Amino acid sequence: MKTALTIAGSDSSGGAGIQADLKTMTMNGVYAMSAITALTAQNTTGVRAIMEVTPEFLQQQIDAVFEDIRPDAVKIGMVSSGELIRVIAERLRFYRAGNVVVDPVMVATSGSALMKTDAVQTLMDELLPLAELVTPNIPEAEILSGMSIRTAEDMEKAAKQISGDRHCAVLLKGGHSINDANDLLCEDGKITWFEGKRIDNPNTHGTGCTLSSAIAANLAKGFALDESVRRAKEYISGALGAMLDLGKGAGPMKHNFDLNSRFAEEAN
Ligand SMILES: Nc1ncnc2c1ncn2[C@@H]1O[C@H](COP(=O)(O)OP(=O)(O)O)[C@@H](O)[C@H]1O
Ligand SMILES: Cc1ncc(COP(=O)(O)O)c(N)n1
Repeated sequence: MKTALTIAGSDSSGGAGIQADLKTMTMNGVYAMSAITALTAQNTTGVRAIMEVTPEFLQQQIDAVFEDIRPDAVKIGMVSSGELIRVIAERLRFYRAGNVVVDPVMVATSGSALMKTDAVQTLMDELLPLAELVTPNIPEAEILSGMSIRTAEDMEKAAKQISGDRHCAVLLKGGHSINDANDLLCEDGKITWFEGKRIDNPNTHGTGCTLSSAIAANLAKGFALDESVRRAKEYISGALGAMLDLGKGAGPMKHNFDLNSRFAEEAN
């Protein structure tokens, strides 16, 4: 069985973070493992408290995983401080980890900050160069590129700039644009649009976590990057389209909608 590791924060309400990642990887047919960067006390209405692990303890978790069950892909989500980012980068280099997907989580759907502002530069300098793919949403891509994004042309320009500067592919997610859910992939200067039908569902807690974990699972199974993105978009559209409605705020998705395990298959 192929394997994947998520390095991210725990969401006590189970819809985002580590919990979303483990459910998504499992439903996409890989064996899922985790290294937790922080505990959050949060629910669908907001984040109440964050407790970071120490850099030493994060390293111990990553070492325990790699020394025993080597992951075929690694997804990185919420990492709140520069110190923790440096530990992850150092360990990924040490183990020559492949298929690294970085979701540069900065702000939760509920509006709470999940990354310290001074950690952004460390993320760009240390982690992005190790990544196969980085998956910013529009506000995160504005921060990573330093430009404002209003149109599809702006999205293309920002994705090319981040990809060129950091030598990794970029999937710029359009979930925050007004009418659609079109995402664009920039890989080696080539732009591909992935069109998604916008689903009228306010319950989008954990969409970014879910998409990046599904991409990592597909890379672990041997699919090419563009096919991994296509399959992940299809999976997230199914999870959103199942219209689960839990909680008082933006609720979680139905990760287990795919009862036929269509998404679990491997590449030939
Ligand atoms: N209402 C929606 N209908 C269909 N797809 C959506 C919707 N909202 C977000 N998505 C998709 O979910 C994924 C995550 O996007 P986004 O919400 O922009 O990320 P984040 O959670 O990081 O802010 C993207 O593939 C995006 O196109
Ligand atoms: C621990 C944790 N990690 C990430 C997110 C972002 O969630 P979203 O995918 O909705 O942007 C979150 N709310 N909590």
